[in-house]
Amino acid sequence: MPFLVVSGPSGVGKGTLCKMLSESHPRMFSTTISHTTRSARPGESEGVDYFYVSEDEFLSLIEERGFLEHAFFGGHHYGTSRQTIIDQASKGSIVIVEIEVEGVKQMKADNTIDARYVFIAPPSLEILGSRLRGRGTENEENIQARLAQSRQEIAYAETSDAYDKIIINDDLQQAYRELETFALSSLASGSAC
Ligand SMILES: Nc1nc2c(ncn2[C@@H]2O[C@H](COP(=O)(O)OP(=O)(O)O)[C@@H](O)[C@H]2O)c(=O)[nH]1
Ligand SMILES: Nc1ncnc2c1ncn2[C@@H]1O[C@H](COP(=O)(O)OP(=O)(O)O)[C@@H](O)[C@H]1O
Repeated sequence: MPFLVVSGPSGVGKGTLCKMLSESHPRMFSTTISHTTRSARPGESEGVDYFYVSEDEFLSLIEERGFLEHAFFGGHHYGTSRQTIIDQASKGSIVIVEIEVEGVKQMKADNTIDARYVFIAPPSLEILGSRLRGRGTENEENIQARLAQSRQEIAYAETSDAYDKIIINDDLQQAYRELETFALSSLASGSAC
């Protein structure tokens, strides 16, 4: 089963772009629903945006080898369960996984995984900051921590050969076209659209 792994700084537009892709091609792409120990934001719901679990539940799932990959980000655990992959693979032939960089490294270390890796970059850190503020989901302390993390993620994307494609999300429609073209050309041969 092929995966489209989409990574990039918090607030860069990963969620927006992945939603556009799965809504434009619903039989081709489906998106995993991660587990997290962070609380739901207003407007988010259980089993749609995330499965919200306690720290103990998350650690038990790690012990049971329930995760394909998992990481600690901004004071919380996040992980892609093996079960969500099975569930989503039955809905779309290509499974989109939207994760931060430690998860990317774990997936790349497993050479049984058939995946293409895309990094979504911001036009600048200033614009990234204004998107995070505009989204209105994080307090200023969280925004600063995410921006600091972003610098490392961008440096890793630029200096490693981890990613098959880097897309700058400046104009949303342009970035979407680049993502769609890359995903269709590299993964979709023979899949239903
Ligand atoms: N490794 C990993 N990262 C995840 C997973 N789910 C979400 N993330 C990443 O965790 C980071 C924080 O996610 P979130 O709290 O939803 O903030 P947001 O990306 O700013 O909306 C983002 O970089 C997500 O891509 C997961 O299952 N595994
Ligand atoms: N190209 C863009 N131009 C302007 N705003 C954008 C663009 N892409 C995304 N956004 C906005 O930026 C914010 C963060 O996007 P989101 O998809 O939540 O990012 P991520 O999933 O990477 O954290 C949202 O309010 C979204 O509407």
